[in-house]
Amino acid sequence: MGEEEYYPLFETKRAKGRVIYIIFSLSLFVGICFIWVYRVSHIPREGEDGKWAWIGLLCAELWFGLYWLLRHPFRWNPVFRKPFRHTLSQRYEKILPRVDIFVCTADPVIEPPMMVMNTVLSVMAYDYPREKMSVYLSDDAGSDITFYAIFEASIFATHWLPFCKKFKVEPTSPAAYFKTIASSTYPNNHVKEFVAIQKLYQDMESRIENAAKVGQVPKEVHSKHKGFSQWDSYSSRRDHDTILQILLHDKDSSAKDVDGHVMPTLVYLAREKRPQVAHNFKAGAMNSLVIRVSSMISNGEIILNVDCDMYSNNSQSLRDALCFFMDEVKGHEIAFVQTPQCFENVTKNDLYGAGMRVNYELEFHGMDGLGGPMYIGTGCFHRREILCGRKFNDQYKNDWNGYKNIDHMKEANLHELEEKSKALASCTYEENTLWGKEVTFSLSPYMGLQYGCSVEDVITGLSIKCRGWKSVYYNPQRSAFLGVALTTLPETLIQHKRWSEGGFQIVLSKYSPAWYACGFISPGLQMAYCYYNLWVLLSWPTLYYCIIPSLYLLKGIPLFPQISSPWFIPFAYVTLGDSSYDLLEFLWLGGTLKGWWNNTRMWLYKRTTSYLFAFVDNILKFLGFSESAFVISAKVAEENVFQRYEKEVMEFGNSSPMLTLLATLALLNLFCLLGMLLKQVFISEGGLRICETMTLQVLLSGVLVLINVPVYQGLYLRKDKGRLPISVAVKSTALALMIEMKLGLSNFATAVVIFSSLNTVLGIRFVIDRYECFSHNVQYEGDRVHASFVVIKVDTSWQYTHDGVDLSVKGPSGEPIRDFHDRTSEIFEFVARSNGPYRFCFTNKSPYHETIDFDVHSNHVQFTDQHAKDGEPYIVKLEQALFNIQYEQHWLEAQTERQAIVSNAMSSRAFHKALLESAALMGASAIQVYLLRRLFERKMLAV
Ligand SMILES: O=c1ccn([C@@H]2O[C@H](COP(=O)(O)OP(=O)(O)O[C@H]3O[C@H](CO)[C@@H](O)[C@H](O)[C@H]3O)[C@@H](O)[C@H]2O)c(=O)[nH]1
Ligand SMILES: [Mn+2]
Repeated sequence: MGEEEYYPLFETKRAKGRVIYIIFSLSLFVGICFIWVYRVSHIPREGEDGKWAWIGLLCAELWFGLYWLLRHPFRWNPVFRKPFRHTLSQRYEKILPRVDIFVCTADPVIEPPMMVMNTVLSVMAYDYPREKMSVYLSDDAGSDITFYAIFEASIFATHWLPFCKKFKVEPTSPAAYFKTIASSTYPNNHVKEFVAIQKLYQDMESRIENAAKVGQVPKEVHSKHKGFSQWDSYSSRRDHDTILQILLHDKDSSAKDVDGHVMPTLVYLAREKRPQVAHNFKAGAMNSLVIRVSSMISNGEIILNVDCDMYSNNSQSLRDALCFFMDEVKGHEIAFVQTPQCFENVTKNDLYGAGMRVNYELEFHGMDGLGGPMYIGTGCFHRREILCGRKFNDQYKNDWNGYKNIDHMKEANLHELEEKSKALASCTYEENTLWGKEVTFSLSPYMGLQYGCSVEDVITGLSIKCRGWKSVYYNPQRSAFLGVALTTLPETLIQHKRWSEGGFQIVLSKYSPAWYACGFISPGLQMAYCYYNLWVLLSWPTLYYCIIPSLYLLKGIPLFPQISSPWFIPFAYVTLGDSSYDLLEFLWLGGTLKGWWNNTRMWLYKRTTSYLFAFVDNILKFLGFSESAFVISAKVAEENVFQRYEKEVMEFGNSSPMLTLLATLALLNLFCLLGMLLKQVFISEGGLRICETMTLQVLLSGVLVLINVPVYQGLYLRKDKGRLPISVAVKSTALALMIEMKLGLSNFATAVVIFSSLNTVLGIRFVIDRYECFSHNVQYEGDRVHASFVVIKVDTSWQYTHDGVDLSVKGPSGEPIRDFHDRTSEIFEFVARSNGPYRFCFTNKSPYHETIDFDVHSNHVQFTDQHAKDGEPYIVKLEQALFNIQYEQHWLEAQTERQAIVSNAMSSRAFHKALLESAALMGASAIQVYLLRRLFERKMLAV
C-alpha cells in the first residue's frame, strides 16, 4: 500500500494580500524619492534664509526613508504556526523530553515574592509528566524572604498541582485563577475543594506578605528548613556565597503531592556574588546557575525561560512548543520557540503602547517567515545544547529516545548533589572560559547567553541564528504567558532606553546584524534585525523634525512646498498614505483608534527621550565613562498610581531629565504654533494666508501640539500626584521660552508677543533683541500696502536713550522697497508691484531690548474695482475709510503711549492692568470689525 502517510506535528500558513502591500509600498517609495529630489533641488541659495535648516531636513528625510525601507521584510512573508499536540501525544507520550524551567527574579521589593511564586506555581502545574519537569528559581537578590516564599510555595504546590489536574484549572497561577473565578461563575461542581484551596492560598499569601512587610522571616520558620542556615554568612545582596537548595526532588521520598504522586523538581538558587566581580545581570544568572547548575541536577533537553512576572496562562503550551522541536521533518533545525510577551494589565487603549501590538501580531510573524523571530528573554523554549553553543549541521537529529545521562545523579544523595552544583555557581567559575563571550563558530559547548549587552536575549538569539539554526514564533489564541506591563511613563521610557541601548550595542558590536550576519541569515532577516536595533539613530532626526519646522514656522520661513506647488503632492501622499496605512494596520490587528493615537504618542516620546538618552549612554560607554547597568522594571505600583493607570491618565512621576526634555519640546511647539497664529491674525489681516505658504509646517506643529495634550494637562491643569512636578514645569517653560528667544538669536521672532493695547485689531507688539522679520502676503498685484511702527519702550529703566531702529522692506523676489534708519516711529505706504510675501525686517542697534508696535495692512484695489463695477463703490470706500481710520488711530495711540512711557516708568501693576485692558479692547474691536464686515457683506448681497 505504499508508504504510511506522514502527519507533521505542526503546520505553517502564509498570510495573504502581500501583492497589494507591495504595490502600495512601491507607490509610497516613489513619493519618498520625490521628497528627496525636492529637498536636493530646492536647497536655499547662499545668504537665503533656512539653508542649514533645509539641509538638516534633507538628512532627516533621507534617514526616515531608508529606515522605512527596513520595515518591509516583516510584511513580505508573515507565517502563522499551528502545532498538533494530540499527534505529539500519540506518537511520543512515552519519550517526552525533560524540561528545565527557569524563573529569574532580582529584587524582592519591586518583584514581590508572591508574584514570583505565582509564576513558579503556574509553571509547575503544566500538563506534563512531573518527573520530567524541573523548576529553578534564580534569585539575584539572594533574599531570604524569597526563599521563605518558595519554601511555603513548595508546600502549597502539593495541594495546588493535584487540584489543577483534577479540575483542569486554567490559568494555573493561583492568583490569576482566583481572579477569573471571582469575575465569572463560581465553580459549583467543586465548591468545597475550591474554598479549601483558596483558604490555603490566602493563608500562605498573608504569611509571605507579612514577612515581606516586616522585612524578616519569622524566627520559628528557620527551624523548619535547613536552607535558612545558608544566610548565616550572608552580608549583602552583592556579597554572599552561593545559596542553593533543592526543595523538591524525586530522591526525597517526602516530595509527593497530597495524592501521593511525584512532584516536579524545585530548586532555589542565588549564585555567589562579590562586589569586585561583574555578575552580568540576567545573562550571568542564566548561565551560571541555570544552565550549569541545572545540567548537574536535571539536565533537561529543553529549557524554558520566563521572567518572574510572566506566569503560564496556558497549561498546554509546553506540549505545543515540543511539537515544533519534535517534528520529524523540520524539527531538527529549530533552536528555539519564542512566544510573544503578553500582558495581563494592559488597558483598552494601551496608554503606553506596552502591548506592542504591531510587533507581536505582525512583525514577529514576518520574522518567522524569514528564518525566525528574535529571542526576547521570556516565554522562550530552547534546546539546551544549542543555547550552550552547538553549531548546526544537516546530519543533526535529536535522539528523543535516549536520556542524556546524568549518572552522577544516580548515586549521589541530595546533599552531595547540592554541594557539587554549588561549585558551578561560584563567581570565579567563569574566569578564563568562553562563558558569555563567544558568538563565533567555536564549537565550545560552554557559551550560553552573551555578556556585555543590555539585551542579552537578542544578541544571544542572533548568535544562535548565525550558527545556522532557525527559530519559530508561536502566538497561540490563548496567550502562553501573561506578564505585568509597566504602568508609568518614566518606567516605560527607561525600559525602552535599556532596549534601544542594547540594540545599538549589537549593531556596533563585532557581531552586528548589518555585516557579521551577512551570509548566515537571510538579507530580509538582517534588515529586520537592523530595524529593531537601530532605534537609537531615530532620536536625532525625530528631534530635528519636532523642533526646527516649528521654529521656522514662527519665523515665517517655509521649509516645505506651498500647497499650490506640485511638490506638495508627494509630501501629502507620503504623510497621509503612511499614517493611514499605520492606522489601518493597527485597527486590523485588533487595536482601537485611541490606542493607535496613544501608540503614536509613545512612538514620539520614545524617540525623543529614551533613544536619545540611550545614544548618549552608548557614547559614554564607548568612551569608558559609564558602566553597564540593568534597571529592573517595577512590577507593582502604589494604589493611586494604579487607579490612574486604569483610567488611562498619564503618570509622570518624579522629576527627571527625560520629563524635562519631553515637556520642553511640547511647550516649544505650543508656543511656536500660538505665536504664529497671533502673528497671522494681527499682522496680515487674514489667518488663511499661512495655510497656503506653510500648510505642512502648520499641520506638523498642530499634530505635535495635539499629541502633547497630556503633557500640557500634566504641566498646568492636573492636581493629582501623577502630574508633572512643578520643578519640571518651571524648567521646561523657561527652557522653551529661552530657546525661542535665543536659539534663533538674530532674526528670530520673540515669544513674548504682546498684542496691541490699542483700540484696533491691527498691529502686533513685540520685543526686539537684534533683528526681527515679519512677512506680509500681498494677494493681488497693485494692492496698496500701509505700514507703520512705533518704538514704544526701551528695556532700560534708568534713562531715556537713543532708541531708533532700522527697517528695511523687501518685495517677494528680494527687491528693496523702502529703507528707514534710526527711526522711533514711521508711517508709510507703497503700491505692491507684484503679489507674494513682502518682508519687513527691523534691526535694533542699541544694546537694549526694545518693544515695537508694528502694523501692516494692504488694500485690495482690484477688489475695489470689482465692486465699483458692481455699482457698489460707496460701501467699499466706506470699508476702506474705516480701515484707514483705525489704522491711523492705532499709530497715533501707539505714539501717545510711547510718550507716556518715556516720561514715567511703568510699574508692573500698571503694566498688567494695561495688558488686561488691551485684551478686553482687542476682543471688543475684533467683534466690531467682524460685525461691520458682515454688515457690508449682507448689504452687498442684498443689493
Ligand atoms: O540582574 C538582574 C536583572 C534582571 N533580572 C531578571 O530579568 C528579568 C527581566 O527584567 P525586567 O526588569 O522585567 O526587564 P524587562 O525589560 O521587562 O525584560 C525584557 O528585556 C530584558 C532585556 O533588556 C530581558 O532580559 C527580559 O527577559 C525581557 O523580558 C526579570 O525577571 C528580572 O528579575 C535578573 O535576574 N538579574
Ligand atoms: Mn519585565
